[in-house]
Amino acid sequence: MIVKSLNDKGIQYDIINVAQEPLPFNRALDRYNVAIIRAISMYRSLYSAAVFESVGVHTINSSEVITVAGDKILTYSKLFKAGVPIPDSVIAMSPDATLKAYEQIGFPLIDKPPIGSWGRMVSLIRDIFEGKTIIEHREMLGNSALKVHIVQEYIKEKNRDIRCIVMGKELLGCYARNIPPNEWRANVALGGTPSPITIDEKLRETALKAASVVNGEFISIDILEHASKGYVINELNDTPEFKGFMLATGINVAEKLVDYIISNFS
Ligand SMILES: Nc1ncnc2c1ncn2[C@@H]1O[C@H](COP(=O)(O)OP(=O)(O)OP(=O)(O)O)[C@@H](O)[C@H]1O
Repeated sequence: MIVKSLNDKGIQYDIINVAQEPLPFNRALDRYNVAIIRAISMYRSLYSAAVFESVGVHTINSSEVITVAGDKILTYSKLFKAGVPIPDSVIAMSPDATLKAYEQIGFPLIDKPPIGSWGRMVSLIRDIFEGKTIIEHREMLGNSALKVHIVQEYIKEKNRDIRCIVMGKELLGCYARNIPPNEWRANVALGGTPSPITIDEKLRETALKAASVVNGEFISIDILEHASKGYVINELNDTPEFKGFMLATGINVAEKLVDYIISNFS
């Protein structure tokens, strides 16, 4: 869709598939004005942005944004410092610490690693037996970040979560992702269905603040609704997917992105 919008507006571009093509540290890369970073893997995104930035190409998003938004603990640290509400969370870096974190948060609770997407490894844990199983499984994984546990309150007031997209300083829109039957997560990849919502002032303010705290330029904000705290930020995504967003809002995100780039960087 981004390619179609670039074609429609007569913008010159190259597509570089970093899963196939190497990226050189080479001044010739500075022939580009902007690099739109769309790799799904966090490390491919991060390092692609860094290489383009080394020759002064503007990257959307920047490596700084990807570093923070790609890691839920770094994201929560920035948001918490800025006073943006997040779920009550405890970070545990060993099996023993995780058992203590479970006690502090209380069951049922959510345990998720700091990195990952599409709901993978995000676990709803109802008791200590399930908790011990999750701890054991995570200890078997090779990546040390996956052995770190974000233990947090289970927020289940509404059967949905909210996703907003911010571009530049503007809130493009928000929609709800409804949790499908036999699931407790709302990811579209897991069968979550998009529907339109009305954006109130508090939602607008929370989404824009969260984006600005991490300097997100084109970023999606995943929001849960808490009984007493209202809107809380679940996570930020530096490579927004926008199929569900477009279905629910009718806003052509790819076209908006290309217009944004034309008006700011050409
Ligand atoms: N604390 C929580 N309380 C209730 N539901 C939660 C909580 N944390 C996560 N979820 C549910 O699980 C889904 C996946 O969690 P999360 O967004 O943290 O993982 P992810 O793998 O980064 O997903 P994404 O692909 O959306 O980036 C959320 O969209 C939400 O529906």
